[in-house]
Amino acid sequence: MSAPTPQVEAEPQNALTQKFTQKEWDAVKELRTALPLIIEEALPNVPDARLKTIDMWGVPIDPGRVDDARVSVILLKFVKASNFNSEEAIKRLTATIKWREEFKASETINEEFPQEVFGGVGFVFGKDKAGRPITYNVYGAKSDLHAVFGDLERFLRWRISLMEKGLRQVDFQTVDSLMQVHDYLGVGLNSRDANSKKAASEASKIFQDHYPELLHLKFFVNVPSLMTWIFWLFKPLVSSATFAKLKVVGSGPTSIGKELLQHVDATELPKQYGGQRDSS
Ligand code: HEM
Repeated sequence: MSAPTPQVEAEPQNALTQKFTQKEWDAVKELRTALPLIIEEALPNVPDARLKTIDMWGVPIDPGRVDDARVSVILLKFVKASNFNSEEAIKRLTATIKWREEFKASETINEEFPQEVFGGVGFVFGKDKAGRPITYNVYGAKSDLHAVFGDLERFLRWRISLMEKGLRQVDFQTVDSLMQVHDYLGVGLNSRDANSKKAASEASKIFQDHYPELLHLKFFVNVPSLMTWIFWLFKPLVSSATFAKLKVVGSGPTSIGKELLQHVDATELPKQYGGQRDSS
């Protein structure tokens, strides 16, 4: 007699899912079961959407398959961002799939942006000690901030492209988040005009809504002392969990390095932040 077919297949595992609690597994499985309906709801104009494989941060999510542990890692992010409220998690995931389709978020990684406007303003560079990629935003790199922020749609596509490129270096097997550095060297109060303020709040909102639980830590460096109060303006715009991950550190390589070298090896950190590498 052949052996009976197991009722419940073993969940695919990786180093991250092995740390899931039972409560987390239960919530992830519930969300995964709802995936065909979630995708159908999010993509009303796509025929047979419930069978469609979608891209989330470089990972294909096939609603008909359960054998990719990376998908469980991603779904847990929506669960956690919704405080384990399953209805809320379904709403969040639906909204994110819809937004990714409308914004064409995955396509931003292949888009070209004018080098004279965005060159040096943002880059993905090196890894932290745990292997998380690091993205840098150097909003004072260009004297012409109007060119960077004047066309809001173009700025947002560029900023999302940077985030998506960073996430392509997150494997969701051993690491599931990234580190970010904002460098404000060279910005002044007059750099904060209506365009840059709108760009900052819109970008923050997109990250809050559609990139949940992906930030490990975010450092603000070279912040002019007269502008540190701006940090607090963002408190109401981001969740308290995200706000707790934001840190204003010093100015200049020695003082920045003192903090960043706790998280990043010198060989992975640009010289201007106290490391040993040339970033260009
Ligand atoms: C002209 C000056 C500034 C510009 C152009 C600017 C630009 C931006 C932009 C575009 C974002 C959106 C999120 C992102 O790109 O990752 C952002 C977020 C943020 N900025 Fe600034 N910023 C300026 C000054 C400052 C200063 C002086 C501080 C004080 C530390 C600050 C603190 C923050 C915080 C806390 C966030 C939210 C973090 C997040 O959404 O992840 N900004 N800024």
